[in-house]
Amino acid sequence: MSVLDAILEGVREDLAAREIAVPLAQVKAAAAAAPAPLPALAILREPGVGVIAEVKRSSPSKGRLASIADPAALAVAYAAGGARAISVLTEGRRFGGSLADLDSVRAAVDIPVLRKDFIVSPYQVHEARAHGADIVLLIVAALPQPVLHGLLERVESLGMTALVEVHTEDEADRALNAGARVIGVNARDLTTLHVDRDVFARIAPGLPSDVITIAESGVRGTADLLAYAGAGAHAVLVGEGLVTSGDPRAAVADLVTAGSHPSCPRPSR
Ligand SMILES: O=P(O)(O)OC[C@@H](O)[C@@H](O)c1c[nH]c2ccccc12
Repeated sequence: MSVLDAILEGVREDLAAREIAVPLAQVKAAAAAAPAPLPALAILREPGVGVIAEVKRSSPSKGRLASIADPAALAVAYAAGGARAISVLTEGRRFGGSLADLDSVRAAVDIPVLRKDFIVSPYQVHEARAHGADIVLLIVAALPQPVLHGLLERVESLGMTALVEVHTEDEADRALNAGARVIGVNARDLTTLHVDRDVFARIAPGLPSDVITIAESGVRGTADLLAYAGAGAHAVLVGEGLVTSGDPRAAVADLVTAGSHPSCPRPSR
């Protein structure tokens, strides 16, 4: 079984338990009562290469990265460093995240918040909105095409923005066919966890010019950001490099400064 399949198995089990504990009608009511989502699409289009900073305790490849006792404080540090959005992992078993983390971060910052999880059901999309998410990750490799299409429509019907994650050209075609407007190219292959930073440069040039592109994973510092910028990234999504930095605010600020410097390559799209 691939790593992704093993993760999805656990996600489905946890989801089934929540569906019993909190009926969909209740989640939908909470989503309807939540403050309106922020216009993430427009925010991601702002000039300069944006930094999406991730609250990430653990990963299947590295195990525990950081304890993060106070995710709200981390998110505030990221925002103070100039992050354009905050990504919050809500998967518990492998990444040590939770919906409570999403709640804390949402309450602490006024920039877009991404629910980063393995979304397989509309229930999780309503749940994301109920917990204040503005952006929802949809992973093409985890979803049959009709499901991907349906989830993307569901995300947009709730006023949120879908970040559609791909790792291959075929997946990028599927993302476009489903109507993706924001595509994240993950350097990490979720079936093997192998990181290949060149994947972005192979896939991004083939995407239509109106698509927002995000380079995900493997950013260790400004050199990686500049390389992704040179290949056309509108933003980079960074987890490990920030949570292990010791000074998350400064680490984000370094990246943001590099991404907004006049010499930084701009996306032509
Ligand atoms: O920690 P990194 O290498 O900076 O990666 C961050 C982010 O890209 C990664 O956490 C990620 C990208 N896509 C995902 C899907 C699920 C879980 C996690 C991820």
